[in-house]
Amino acid sequence: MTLAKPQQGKIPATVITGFLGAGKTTMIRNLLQNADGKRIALIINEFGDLGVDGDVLKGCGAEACSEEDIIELTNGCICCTVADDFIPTMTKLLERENRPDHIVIETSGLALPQPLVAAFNWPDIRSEVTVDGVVTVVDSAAVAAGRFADDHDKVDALRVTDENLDHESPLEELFEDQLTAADLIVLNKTDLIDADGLKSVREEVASRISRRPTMIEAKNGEVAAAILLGLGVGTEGEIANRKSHHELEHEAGEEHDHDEFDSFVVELGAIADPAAFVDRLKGVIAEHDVLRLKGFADVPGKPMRLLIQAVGSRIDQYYDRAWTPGERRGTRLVVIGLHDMDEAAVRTAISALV
Ligand SMILES: Nc1nc2c(ncn2[C@@H]2O[C@H](COP(=O)(O)OP(=O)(O)OP(=O)(O)O)[C@@H](O)[C@H]2O)c(=O)[nH]1
Repeated sequence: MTLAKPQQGKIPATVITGFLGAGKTTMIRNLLQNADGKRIALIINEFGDLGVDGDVLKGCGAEACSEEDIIELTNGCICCTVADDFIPTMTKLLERENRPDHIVIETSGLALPQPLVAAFNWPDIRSEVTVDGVVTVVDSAAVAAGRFADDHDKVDALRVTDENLDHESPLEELFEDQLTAADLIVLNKTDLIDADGLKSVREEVASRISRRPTMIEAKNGEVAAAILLGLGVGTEGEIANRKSHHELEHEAGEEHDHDEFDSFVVELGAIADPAAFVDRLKGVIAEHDVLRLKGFADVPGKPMRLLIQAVGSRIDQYYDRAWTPGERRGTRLVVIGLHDMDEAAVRTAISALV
């Protein structure tokens, strides 16, 4: 493959990672609206079949990133599809005449950043692009609530169904792996906890990693573009020293997977009383320990669709855009949980709310 030579140096790429619902898309949305004149190409990878993040981002910062500069990778977690999906996508992007000033990659909330960053060492990519930095977004409220700490009951329960499970705790491990890869850690959602809580979160995050990347605090992902896009690290050269649990356990190169997690889409009809629906949805989420739920609802009489976003049982909702002519109105929600989540029971419980 022969690629056109960049006019000036390599294109910087920022990898944005962090657990499900930490605030990655919100941070990118803010970035696109305050991009200081930079033209950004966005590669978005999502776990679950609905493509909600791409929809949230399209049109929100058209000057910085037009719809054709938003590329969605939907064939599973980006860390598992590097060769088949990510490399060809990058290659196509680099072949474009009108190349971006900066590339931003949002990984799925379940992705290990290490294989993705390592892919920037592939010769064709390395000569054209460098990883400006890995930014790990942390849901401070979830950390304060112990989401990534004492998960041992869950792990024991998983072991009953999968005795080969070699991991300590899927949530804990992913949390640490995403922190391990970071050049910058953004402690997000500071509005949801007090100063003492935040201090504990800082301590807990620091205790999970041996390196000391910069940690900053944010709410609604509000971080200046100059900080997010100006790390200048060249992380592809360092990533071999930031191994994930999986790499440490399987130095022989065994493939990793995300079998510990499951997702499915629930389709419903119109929701006449969204306030009551969301209120009762909180109960279903808590009862079944749903990690993340997001999608769109059809509210009769409303020209716009209702975006529903749940992280644990905290739920946000707003009308995000009008249904377009010819678009099939309906309610579609993607549900993500640990692999022992009872899909049939969750489907039945959500369907009973309408
Ligand atoms: N209270 C509060 N809510 C936030 C903040 N940042 C994001 N949120 C909300 O958290 C929910 C998840 O945010 P997203 O930006 O979609 O999170 P994400 O990391 O992209 O989620 P996935 O792509 O599903 O992993 C949304 O409802 C956001 O509005 C924050 O700082 N404070």
